[in-house]
Amino acid sequence: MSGVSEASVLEALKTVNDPELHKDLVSLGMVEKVVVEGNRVGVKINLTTPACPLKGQIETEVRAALARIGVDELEVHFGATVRAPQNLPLPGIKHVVAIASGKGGVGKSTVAANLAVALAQEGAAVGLLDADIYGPSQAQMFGTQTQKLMVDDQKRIVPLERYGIKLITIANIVPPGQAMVWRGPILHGTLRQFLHEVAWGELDYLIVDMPPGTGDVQLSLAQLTKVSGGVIVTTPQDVARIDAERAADMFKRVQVPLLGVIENMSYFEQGGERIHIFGQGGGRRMAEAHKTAFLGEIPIAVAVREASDAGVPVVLSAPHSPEAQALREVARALAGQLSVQSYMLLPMA
Ligand SMILES: Nc1ncnc2c1ncn2[C@@H]1O[C@H](COP(=O)(O)OP(=O)(O)OP(=O)(O)O)[C@@H](O)[C@H]1O
Repeated sequence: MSGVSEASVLEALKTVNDPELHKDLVSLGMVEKVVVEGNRVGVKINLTTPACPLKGQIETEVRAALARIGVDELEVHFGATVRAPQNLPLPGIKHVVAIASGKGGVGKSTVAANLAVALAQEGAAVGLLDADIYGPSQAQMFGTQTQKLMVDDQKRIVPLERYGIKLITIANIVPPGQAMVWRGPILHGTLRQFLHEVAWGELDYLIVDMPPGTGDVQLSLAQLTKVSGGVIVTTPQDVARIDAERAADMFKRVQVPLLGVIENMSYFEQGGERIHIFGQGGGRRMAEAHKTAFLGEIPIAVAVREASDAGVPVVLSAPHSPEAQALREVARALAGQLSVQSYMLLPMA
């Protein structure tokens, strides 16, 4: 005769803490459903992000806790609801995340495109806004160069949809090759339109691919919406890192919290050996200096460049490659940071 009941399962689950939020799953409201049939139990746990980096760890601890009360067979299912802050930055949008770099060419746009797709692959609703108005590259990365943006009957711009991502880039408005020599106020107006006059619908994450450097667009973004956080993409070498420091400083000035640092082009893998072309550890050191998370390192790989040129981000074109796996891990780490941050912003019960 077993003593397993819904109440004893819930009691046991109170011994399992969310590894990031440091509170037990039951009081966090993460246990959505418990089904008990004799010694067989089914549990559904609602995570705060589909890209939860700690899913495996949570499952292991749940299994251990329930084995201790005599559960013989356990099925753990996961659902996810991205936690929203109290005041949404834009109607229907839970998080606006700015991807920035100090220097051009460090792979910021490539990383932004892959993060957007990786988050969508995990089940999140994702939009991507190419705020690099002078040098847009997302139409190229998503293969939408020949498409044109339309407006709906409420005169809102309808984003293009590609690989499950809603995409807005100036490249789908201005003909390719036409120079964009706009002054600050026009830039500001364009960004305002891209944020407030687009039929984005319901999004968990709006990823904003920022222009390189620190300038008008950074300031405008912070003025036009509440940005959940900024992410800095850098390469390990000092010149990139020094510029990246300026981008981090800019976020601080406009009161955008820094969510973490991503190191791109960290190493090249050859015959099982990692060659650190641009040095080693710069991204991690920068994260430590700013007391922010190091979200991970991405290798330099021909497949990444080829995929971007072909209009299919590498997390889709070669999902099992080490570089795609690295990008997915970075996406999970980022989602984890956002969920911790929104938890902190909730009023204490
Ligand atoms: N990890 C990587 N491995 C190989 N190639 C990469 C990697 N990351 C980016 N690249 C390539 O490097 C080039 C620059 O990347 P990208 O355009 O994303 O940089 P960026 O920082 O956004 O530049 P800019 O700010 O000037 O637009 C592209 O050709 C891209 O395909």
